[in-house]
Amino acid sequence: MMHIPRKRFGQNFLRDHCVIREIVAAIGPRLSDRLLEIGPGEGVLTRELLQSGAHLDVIELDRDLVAALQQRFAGAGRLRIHAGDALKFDLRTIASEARLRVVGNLPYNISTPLLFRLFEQLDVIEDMHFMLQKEVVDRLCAGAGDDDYGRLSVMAALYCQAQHLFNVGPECFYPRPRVVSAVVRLVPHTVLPDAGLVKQVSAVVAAAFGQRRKTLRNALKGLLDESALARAGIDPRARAEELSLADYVGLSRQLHP
Ligand SMILES: C[S@@+](CC[C@H](N)C(=O)[O-])C[C@H]1O[C@@H](n2cnc3c(N)ncnc32)[C@H](O)[C@@H]1O
Repeated sequence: MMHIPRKRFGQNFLRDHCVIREIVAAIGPRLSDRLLEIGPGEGVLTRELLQSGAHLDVIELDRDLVAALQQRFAGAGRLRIHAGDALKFDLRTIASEARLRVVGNLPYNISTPLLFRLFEQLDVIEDMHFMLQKEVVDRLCAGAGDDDYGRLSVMAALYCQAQHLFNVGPECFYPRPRVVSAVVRLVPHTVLPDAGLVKQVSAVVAAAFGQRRKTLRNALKGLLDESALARAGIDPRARAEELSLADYVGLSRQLHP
């Protein structure tokens, strides 16, 4: 039976086989890989990924699609289908000695919380390749001074290296999304930030970008005084978008635990 796309699950299915192959080529799956696909939908990407011979886990929220996937891939021994919410999924339950390579054409309505959930589990992740709204990819890849630089850029840079790979137009999906999409590669840093540092950087970044038109002297009032800014070597007249990740880490070290 034909599946009717559900908006509440962010269902925009990939229809363009060149794009599907381009995504798989960017991932470059190897036989020894442990892949995890988030939101396999009808399984177009799943099918191509399985051809690499790698072991693949998929997690899908829509139970109708889970049933269709079970039917479509019955007998595919290297595939495990999990019915559930990727936002609640604990990657450690499927990780083995090999770290996971996470992929997906993500549901755009939950992409930011999903990215943060994955950032918390990077110790079991080798890399990630995602299709996202181009706007989100631009924010992930932006550096200090860029138009798209913001909270997400700084927090993502704290955890990993982000690389914009290519754009994908709305005509490649059914139903067509209203926005242009893009594929991004995210590679976790070898040394990951500890929970304490993440909490502190997050607090400073939220305050700084929460009032991005203000100077840091004013935006950070109540959190860090001017002498703390001076100790971190930050000009109190600067604005949030001018500071690099290293500047934010320096500032967060001035916070009292
Ligand atoms: C943009 S569609 C992509 C489907 C398929 N991979 C493709 O490219 O055609 C997103 C998929 O994620 C699923 N999904 C939505 N929310 C989810 C969640 N919280 N956890 C797991 N899957 C989810 C949707 O049901 C849908 O199948």
